[in-house]
Amino acid sequence: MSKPDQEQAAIVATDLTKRYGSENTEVVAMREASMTVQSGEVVALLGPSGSGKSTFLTAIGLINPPTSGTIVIRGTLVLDGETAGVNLRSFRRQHIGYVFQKSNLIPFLSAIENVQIAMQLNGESKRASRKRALELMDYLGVADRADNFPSMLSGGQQQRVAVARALANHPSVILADEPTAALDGQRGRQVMELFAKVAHEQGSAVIVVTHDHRSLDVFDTTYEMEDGVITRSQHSVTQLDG
Ligand SMILES: Nc1ncnc2c1ncn2[C@@H]1O[C@H](COP(=O)(O)OP(=O)(O)OP(=O)(O)O)[C@@H](O)[C@H]1O
Repeated sequence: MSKPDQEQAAIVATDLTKRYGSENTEVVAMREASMTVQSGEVVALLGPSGSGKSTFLTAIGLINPPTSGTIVIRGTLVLDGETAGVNLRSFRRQHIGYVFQKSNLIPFLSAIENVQIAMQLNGESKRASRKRALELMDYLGVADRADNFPSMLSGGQQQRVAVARALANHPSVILADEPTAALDGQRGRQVMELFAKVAHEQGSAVIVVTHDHRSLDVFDTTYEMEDGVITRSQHSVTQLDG
């Protein structure tokens, strides 16, 4: 499946519905949720607790398939309901970078090794992965902490390393689930600005689930989710590089 508009967009999610349980225990966590994100676009997804944001993010992250609806990434139909059009695990490794609420760095590896391992799992050599890891850490302002273990880094520095790890394999799509929840306002904003920089400079499509209304100005587009339904919000900022 490769309609021209879908080839241009990094991700096209159409009418995603997710039902958990059945009959009287059924929960509809997502109702015909749709979103198109272009390469180089950074998007915020807001919404109250339980509105379905994580369900949406894990669906397009190919972790938790929708009950129905389609997900097209870079022109490839990857999921049609629960039916996969590709090997999800390898597609995910090549095309999707994930950043979680806590950095989830491996505690017994140094910061740079945490970034390298993502590439080595994809078959990259130790030497080439070290070079790219250092470049990424430099880009994200944590190169001087390369050889420190995660426990020696601040929360903000750990999240920068996690962003470097998410970028390691040149993903088309970066998904972040409340990445600044554990940070104070200023550090949280710096991490949000970093996502915008990554989208605008590296051309990734970035979707950030957040409760933080203070940093909404860094996003190109803002969506809101309520009761499983996604709508485009009036917070939207129209210029892409403002
Ligand atoms: N595995 C599951 N089984 C049954 N119901 C689930 C499951 N996972 C999520 N839900 C339900 O689906 C709805 C949406 O949950 P989801 O975690 O996607 O919301 P959220 O917006 O990410 O919430 P939060 O902001 O609190 O993280 C909720 O009613 C939740 O209880």
